[in-house]
Amino acid sequence: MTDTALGRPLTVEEYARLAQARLPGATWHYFDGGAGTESTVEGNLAAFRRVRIRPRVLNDVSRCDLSTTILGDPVGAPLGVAPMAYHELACEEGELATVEAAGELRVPTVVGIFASRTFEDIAAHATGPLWLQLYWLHRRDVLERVVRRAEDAGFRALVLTVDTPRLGRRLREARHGFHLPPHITAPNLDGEVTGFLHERKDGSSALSRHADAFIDPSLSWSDLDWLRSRTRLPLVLKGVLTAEDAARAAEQGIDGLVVSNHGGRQLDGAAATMDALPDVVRAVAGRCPVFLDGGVRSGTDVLKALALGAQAVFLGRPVLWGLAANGEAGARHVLTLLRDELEDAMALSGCPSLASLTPERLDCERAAAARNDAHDDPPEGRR
Ligand SMILES: Cc1cc2nc3c(=O)[nH]c(=O)nc-3n(C[C@H](O)[C@H](O)[C@H](O)COP(=O)(O)O)c2cc1C
Ligand SMILES: CC(C)CC(=O)C(=O)O
Repeated sequence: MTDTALGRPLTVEEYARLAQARLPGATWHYFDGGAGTESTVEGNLAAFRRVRIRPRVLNDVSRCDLSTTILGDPVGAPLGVAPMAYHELACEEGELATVEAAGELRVPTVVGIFASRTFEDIAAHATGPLWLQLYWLHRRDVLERVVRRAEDAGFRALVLTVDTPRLGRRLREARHGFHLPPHITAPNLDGEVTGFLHERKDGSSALSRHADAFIDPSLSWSDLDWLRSRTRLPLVLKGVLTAEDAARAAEQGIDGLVVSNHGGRQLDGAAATMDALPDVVRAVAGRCPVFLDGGVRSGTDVLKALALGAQAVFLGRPVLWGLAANGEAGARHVLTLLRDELEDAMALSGCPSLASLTPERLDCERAAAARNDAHDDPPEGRR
């Protein structure tokens, strides 16, 4: 039930409050928290707030078209679900509910390697595209096996998370001695890479001990060839924040980048994703699509990221809030709110198509720089 005393939630933020009221405290803090002082969590939100929109008028917005393609697949909106571990922490159906919700809007879901349901079950419930997120495990044989299983289950892309050689210092998780309840597991790892997850230790997060044991921090550019030689799926890197890394990834023929700071959960003090986006877009220069996640809470946030060159945005915590508030229906409503708000924002800023979302629609320093670039070097139909 999503109804509050005031009726059905009207904003994504209202879902946060519902989720907070329903979840056990430790789970809420695991979802909500970030690394260190959480300055990057707040920075992601503040960066959106700083950008103002320059609405144009008299531009026939009787129909606003949100449909596009993402990595070649047709989608209903330039949105997707970011990879997050253990959706069963939010609701009993876990990732099954998530992909059903995303399928209703025909948007992609990035399923985490630490999903709490099997890839096969998730695929059986999905109608939208599925991508698989990977952490670079010491156990390369396990990695190879999950990639094969995802391919066999019809997944459409791999997303390698590159900002997590170890977990960030998440103080809320440590304070709550966060660990998984016994019934929530990582079934895709077949009991092989699952140590520590259920062990409580005061002052320490079980997930952090798990990551220290099983994620290989030696991951380097040269390792990407190993992964690419073992899959026919496109490879996306998640967690790029600089022009230098973006250019290098594009040179190596990476199929997509997610500008992400992991929702402020990794390096406290890392740049806000909206601040990093223009540099990444410029460095990539159209060689692969650029996506963004972190702090997207409204349709106007989506519009701003698209106008600065993101091809789509991915949603993290808001989807968990929807799941926690009302399972599949809650996640579906969160995604629907964002889609509908984006459509409103497009109409009200005089943008009938996604292609009309350009830096000229924004008033901020970064957009001014992007506008100057565009004048130096005319764009070749970004979408
Ligand atoms: C509870 C939680 C679990 C997450 N688990 C993963 C994960 O397993 N792999 C990953 O690459 N990112 C993970 N992330 C990060 C998200 O993919 C995404 O980068 C971030 O949540 C986006 O920011 P937002 O929550 O402000 O939308 C997680 C985020 C949260 C909140
Ligand atoms: C299990 C964790 C490694 C998942 C994660 O990336 C996160 O909590 O941010």
